[in-house]
Amino acid sequence: MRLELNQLEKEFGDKKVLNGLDVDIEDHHIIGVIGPSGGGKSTLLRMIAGFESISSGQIHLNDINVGQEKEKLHKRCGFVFQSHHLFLHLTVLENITLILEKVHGYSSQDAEEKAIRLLDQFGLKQHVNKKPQQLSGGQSQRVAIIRALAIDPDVLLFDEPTSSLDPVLTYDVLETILELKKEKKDFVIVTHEIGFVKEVADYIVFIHEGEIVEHGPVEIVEEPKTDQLDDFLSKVFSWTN
Ligand SMILES: Nc1ncnc2c1ncn2[C@@H]1O[C@H](COP(=O)(O)OP(=O)(O)OP(=O)(O)O)[C@@H](O)[C@H]1O
Repeated sequence: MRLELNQLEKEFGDKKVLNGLDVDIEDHHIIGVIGPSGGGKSTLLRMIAGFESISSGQIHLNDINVGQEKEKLHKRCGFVFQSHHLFLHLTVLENITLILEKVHGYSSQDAEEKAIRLLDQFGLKQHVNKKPQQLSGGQSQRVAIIRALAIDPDVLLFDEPTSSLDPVLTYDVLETILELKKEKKDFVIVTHEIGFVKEVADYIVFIHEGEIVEHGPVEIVEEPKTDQLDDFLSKVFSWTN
């Protein structure tokens, strides 16, 4: 995928949250966005997803100018957020077929076949007729991932997909995301799971206080060049080791 940010800024009222982000990442499949809480990671991802306006600057995702081509963006990108946002009144199957039929023009039979094939692939076929309330948090999040995947997106965007899950359910969701890596899907993931991001990502963007302080191939987390990344990683790993 290609992700290009040009002098990207975000302000909420008089508070500047992202300050002149500039990066041009080409020919990488999985971009991990990491950094301390409040630094602006989710805001950046929501802007890439077109859900948050751009105060100034530009975002290009592959050939899409995000600020100007929302419809194209939403047809070609899948999104998975912290909480799964499934429709509670629909079954698992309907949650997936709805978007295929309404937005992507599938017949109901084709939509159903595709949804069931994906649910089967990810070990969720037995839940097709359940409502989201009957699923665990991890299962719901995996259904949300399948829903995002069902449209055959060029790029998937994940915003802390495990943040509301306990460690066991987190493991299930991370396994599902690793499966996507094996299938050579392109995605951008914001996560606090640094051990996981080291395994899954091939490019890292480190955001600190609204700025990209370091970015580069995943190896940068082994040998940080800046005090900020070094400090961040040592704090993260002092808890996990
Ligand atoms: N809608 C909003 N209105 C006002 N301020 C906001 C809004 N959304 C985010 N912010 C502020 O923007 C800053 C960056 O928030 P953001 O959620 O992007 O950070 P983050 O790096 O993803 O943090 P975390 O890891 O804790 O999720 C924070 O100070 C937050 O309070």
